[in-house]
Amino acid sequence: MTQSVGFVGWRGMVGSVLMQRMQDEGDFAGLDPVFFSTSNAGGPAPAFADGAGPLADAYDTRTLAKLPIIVTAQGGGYTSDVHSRLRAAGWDGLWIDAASTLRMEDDSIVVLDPVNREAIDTGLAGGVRDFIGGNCTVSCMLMGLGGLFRNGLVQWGTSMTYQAASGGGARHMRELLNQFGALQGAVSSELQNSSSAILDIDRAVLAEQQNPQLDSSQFGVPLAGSLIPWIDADMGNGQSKEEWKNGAETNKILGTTGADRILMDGLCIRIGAMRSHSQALTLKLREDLPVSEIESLIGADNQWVKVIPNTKEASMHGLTPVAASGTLDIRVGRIRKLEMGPKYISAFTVGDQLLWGAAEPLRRMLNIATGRL
Ligand SMILES: NC(=O)C1=CN([C@@H]2O[C@H](COP(=O)(O)OP(=O)(O)OC[C@H]3O[C@@H](n4cnc5c(N)ncnc54)[C@H](OP(=O)(O)O)[C@@H]3O)[C@@H](O)[C@H]2O)C=CC1
Ligand SMILES: N[C@@H](CC(=O)OP(=O)(O)O)C(=O)O
Repeated sequence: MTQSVGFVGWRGMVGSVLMQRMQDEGDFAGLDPVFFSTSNAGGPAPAFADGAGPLADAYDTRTLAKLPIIVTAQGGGYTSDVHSRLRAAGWDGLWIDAASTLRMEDDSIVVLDPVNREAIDTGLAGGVRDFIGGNCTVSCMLMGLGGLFRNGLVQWGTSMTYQAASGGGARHMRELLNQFGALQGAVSSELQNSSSAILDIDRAVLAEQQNPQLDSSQFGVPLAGSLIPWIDADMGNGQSKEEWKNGAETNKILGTTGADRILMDGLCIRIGAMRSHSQALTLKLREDLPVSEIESLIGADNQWVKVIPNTKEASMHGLTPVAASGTLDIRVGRIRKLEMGPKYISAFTVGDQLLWGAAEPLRRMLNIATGRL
């Protein structure tokens, strides 16, 4: 029997990665997809969806309400508007969403099935209807370090992030590349002359970075050759919303409350990587375990985690955004005991934030909901 599923936000950045993964995995077999648009209702369905009808209006709640499952990567504004109207009208289908809007609602589940499959199954059986993908850094961290978190070994942790431009969206990625191009252009003739003075080059690059004409309309400030030590809204207490999500979503996904709640905090930083988020963690463990056992626990947690030996060569080649991007690997390395004591360890994780950080948990949730995973 084919299952009707509505897709909203399928041509955006997260949506495109989701569509690609679904095609790669043959997920459209057995589905009767209905594609929606907020901007082009009546237009043609995507080329890969053989036989699908024209695009439906993504604000038409009557059409949406006929579907038992809606998958959306359209964004938080869309979710706030349409989800509430659908529910108010009595729609009780499954809503699978990339946006953060509904994540912390009591009646939603943040989906990351290699970590919380049991909660997802219990929720489905118990009538939960909203299944929301987690924040990208949180999902990548839990995929990488699930072997410690799920075994109750983490007392508290800090995560200092190095987040890629893609977290802001497609236009942010383009802006970063244009900025790199502008910086190179400002000194291209000097670079061709190997005896030109490096301090002159540096001065010219800085002048270009500080040039008000340099397009930084997406990030607000130049990112190329720099960084931005703040991501998402200001919580008003010195913490950014991206930093707040770490503790809030980690504990929601793990189901840890009260005395079991794990304290997680840190600083979230935007850097000039393209699509892989990295994070440097300090963890206080509940037990003094040998590093070899810690590595074994981490490596055995799921099929996507790859433990990178803590050597210079392996870290330089295997533990970078360049190595992780475009793959489902979550790479974890730099695991060692810190000087603070035998229960304090460091770790560094890197993973493609458009895959495990955004599209993959949604794709898998759809397969769980349709009984295919
Ligand atoms: N970016 C990320 O890394 C992550 C994002 N999320 C969440 O996912 C949601 C979607 O994010 P993201 O994919 O970055 O959003 P995008 O801005 O890439 O896409 C959102 C929508 O914009 C419309 N759009 C307008 N112009 C274009 C264009 N030129 N190309 C493609 N789409 C266009 C499309 O709607 P239409 O077809 O109807 O016109 C599209 O569905 C957000 O809620 C975000 O918070 C979650 C985790 C990570
Ligand atoms: N805020 C993330 C991307 C994102 O969309 O996160 P969230 O889904 O939690 O809003 C980043 O900028 O890297």
